[in-house]
Amino acid sequence: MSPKRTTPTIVMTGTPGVGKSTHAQLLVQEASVPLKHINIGDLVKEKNLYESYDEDWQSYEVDEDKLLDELEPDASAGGVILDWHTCEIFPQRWVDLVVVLRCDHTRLWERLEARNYPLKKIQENNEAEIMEVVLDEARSSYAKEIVIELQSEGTQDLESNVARIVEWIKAWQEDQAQASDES
Ligand SMILES: Nc1ncnc2c1ncn2[C@@H]1O[C@H](COP(=O)(O)OP(=O)(O)O)[C@@H](O)[C@H]1O
Repeated sequence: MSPKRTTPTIVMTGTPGVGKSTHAQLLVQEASVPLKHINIGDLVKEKNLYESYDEDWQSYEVDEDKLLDELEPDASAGGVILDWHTCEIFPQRWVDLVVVLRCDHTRLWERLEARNYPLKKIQENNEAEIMEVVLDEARSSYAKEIVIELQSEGTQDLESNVARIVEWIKAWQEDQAQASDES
């Protein structure tokens, strides 16, 4: 946790299709502080932060150094949601909360099919969700106190998850204010 930030940097992660962007968009609306939603996939395309594009997998090979340079000012200042299907690349010093969204694999399959992903990409992602790949990555990259795992099956989950994060932000800000009073 950085004492310099007055609004947190939140990593919203999970297998493609679990609901990261949907959560981030609602969180921006509901939070009592201004938050900027950075969809890393879109940013990579917009700013050409990739080395190559794989036609077969329909995915970009990201240039991680370029991406981190691009994110540094916003992410270290706080007030951002970093929305990506992987998280370990983000330095610990940026990150105040890691939300790992989870989804039942049959539901996830349907969501990915609706995106017209190639079959092997659907299979790979589905398997990754079953194997808890992103959750393991988050737990091994950040302090366990800042990693939360939330189910994202339906609208009720979406609303309660966002309400929970809104409350977490308020508590985090109170802690930050208290810590700066004491210092
Ligand atoms: N909790 C949820 N309730 C209802 N629909 C959801 C939920 N989470 C995701 N979806 C739906 O699943 C699809 C993928 O969601 P999206 O937010 O784009 O996933 P991600 O950003 O993780 O790839 C969208 O059509 C979205 O509306």
